Amino acid sequence: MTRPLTFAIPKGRILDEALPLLAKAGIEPEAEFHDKKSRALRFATNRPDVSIIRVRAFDVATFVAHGAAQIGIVGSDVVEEFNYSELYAPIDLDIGHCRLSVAEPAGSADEDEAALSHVRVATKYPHLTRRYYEARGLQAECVKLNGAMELAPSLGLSRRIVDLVSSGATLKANGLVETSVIMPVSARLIVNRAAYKMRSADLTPLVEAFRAAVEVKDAA
Ligand SMILES: Nc1ncnc2c1ncn2[C@@H]1O[C@H](COP(=O)(O)OP(=O)(O)OP(=O)(O)O)[C@@H](O)[C@H]1O
Ligand SMILES: O=P(O)(O)OC[C@H]1O[C@H](OP(=O)(O)OP(=O)(O)O)[C@H](O)[C@@H]1O
Repeated sequence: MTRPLTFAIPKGRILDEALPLLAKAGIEPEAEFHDKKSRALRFATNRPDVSIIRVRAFDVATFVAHGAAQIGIVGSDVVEEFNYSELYAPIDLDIGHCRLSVAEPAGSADEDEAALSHVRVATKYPHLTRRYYEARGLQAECVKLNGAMELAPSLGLSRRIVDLVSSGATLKANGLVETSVIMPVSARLIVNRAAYKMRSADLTPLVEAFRAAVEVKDAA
């Protein structure tokens, strides 16, 4: 038998929505996967040819881009931030909907950006942030954070943040307002391009199973 396929899924908030899709595509992780106390990171599934690894959202893209995992599920925010040429993202899974936005303290959002040459921004997304501001003729100096970006303005780290927004509750609770939307975000199925060519007989039916699972969900 060829080596099993390794499927990378994020342990954060996409996971709950991803599991029903995985099941519709015919993949069910072993019981230990659901045991919160388990320290295992790799799990068997009902399919002997597929195992699952559970890693941080940004690391899903890295594992798949390097071919350590052949297939995965990750937000389009992560796909775009890394922009790995080795990643093929054939399917929008229609889960994990949110947006990547700029936010500032309420009441200070009327500063004229046209008068500035450079902005300081706290973010987990320095590449997308720089790209967004460059397109507006501004240089962005990014302070990289891995979470809790919303604290940065009140503590004087940066006036602006670029972060994910869904309900807006986190911004509101921290006295911030959304000033621009950089991009809408949803979760994608990602495949390593080289693996997709070399192991097409294994990967193509799996990709098509996800396409069908999303179509069934959309029709419901
Ligand atoms: N508020 C949200 N609503 C919907 N989807 C979101 C929201 N926040 C994040 N996501 C999606 O879920 C993915 C993982 O986000 P999550 O916040 O679970 O990860 P994290 O905890 O920041 O990552 P890590 O595991 O590295 O700590 C994001 O990349 C994005 O695509
Ligand atoms: O607009 P809202 O509905 O409030 O959602 C936005 C929040 O969700 C995400 O964080 P998450 O809760 O996943 O935690 P994190 O800080 O660990 O990324 C994001 O980073 C925001 O902080």
